[in-house]
Amino acid sequence: MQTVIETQDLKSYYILDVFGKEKVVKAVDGVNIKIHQNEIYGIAGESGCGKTTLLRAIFGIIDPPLRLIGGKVLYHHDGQVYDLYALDPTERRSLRWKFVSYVPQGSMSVLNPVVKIKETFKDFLNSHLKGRTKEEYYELAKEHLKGLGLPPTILEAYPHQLSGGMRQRVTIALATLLKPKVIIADEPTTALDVVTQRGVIQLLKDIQSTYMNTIVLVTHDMGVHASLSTRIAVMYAGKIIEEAPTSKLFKNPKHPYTKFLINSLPRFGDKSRRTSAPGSPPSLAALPPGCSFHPRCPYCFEKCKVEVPPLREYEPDHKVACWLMEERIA
Ligand SMILES: Nc1ncnc2c1ncn2[C@@H]1O[C@H](COP(=O)(O)OP(=O)(O)OP(=O)(O)O)[C@@H](O)[C@H]1O
Repeated sequence: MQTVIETQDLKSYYILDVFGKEKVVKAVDGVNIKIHQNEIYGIAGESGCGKTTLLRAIFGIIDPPLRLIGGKVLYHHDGQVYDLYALDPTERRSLRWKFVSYVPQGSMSVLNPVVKIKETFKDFLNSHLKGRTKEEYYELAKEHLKGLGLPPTILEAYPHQLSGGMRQRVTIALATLLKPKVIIADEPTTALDVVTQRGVIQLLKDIQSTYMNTIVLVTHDMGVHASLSTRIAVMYAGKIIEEAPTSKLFKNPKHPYTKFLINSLPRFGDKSRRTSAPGSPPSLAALPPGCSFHPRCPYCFEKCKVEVPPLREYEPDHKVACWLMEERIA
């Protein structure tokens, strides 16, 4: 399995000035992941656990008040390893969109509301593939949409004339224009009804199988992960607390938090009461000592309150950060 993107002890915090006092929000706090070629790598977790910040750090958009505190993001491309934050801005820009692209949350923010879709596509192509005529850019956009099974007529529409689902598909089409090796998608199905979600999920699946590329998918919706992701990393309070292939994670979740996430999903024909994790996630500006989940964990013991559990591989391809795992082995 070839790695395409890797993070090494990645730390990215929001440093805020609150009435003259520094407030540090540890949104990404020591993340080590290896994303493989040709997989859909899902990142799951409750709202506010740091998923979007992790994506932004992987894509290289760390703007104040967000800061890179430590660690590395490595891109593996064409037999070379690029240390993202050691590259100069020109080199970084040349990898962006060609090697890795980003579909941010909320399709309206990407599409210019006052111009037709074709102008947004033309401007994007013009900034990356210089020296072609307007008609050639329109033609490239048309061919790309056709290739993705989307009607080229949408190029003549303004964003507000399209449905939410179609706008989201247009945003995905835009991010894949240059056939990037990795597509990062942040909550691409959120705020869409279930039927429309299905269309967006199918488009992502088709893109992945047609171009054999990698998709990094953030969603808090475990149902979407179940139908789309091949491997899942579960995030809690800025850290990855479990990572496994999707079937393993759903069949045999090991971290108590993952168990809660999976058990809260409705199941067809099962009328028993669904339980979610008790309490609420901690503030990332005031994390509890030890394991951040310990105040909500029904299995918490003394060690959990003082020491942070490392993410360890307890079974092939199945990593967990939980002291219970050590207890079971001992
Ligand atoms: N611009 C910002 N300034 C200060 N704090 C921020 C900023 N953006 C996010 N945060 C904080 O960083 C933490 C992680 O946020 P992030 O958006 O990465 O989480 P998330 O898991 O993607 O949540 P959601 O699904 O709600 O977007 C949260 O506590 C959030 O309040």
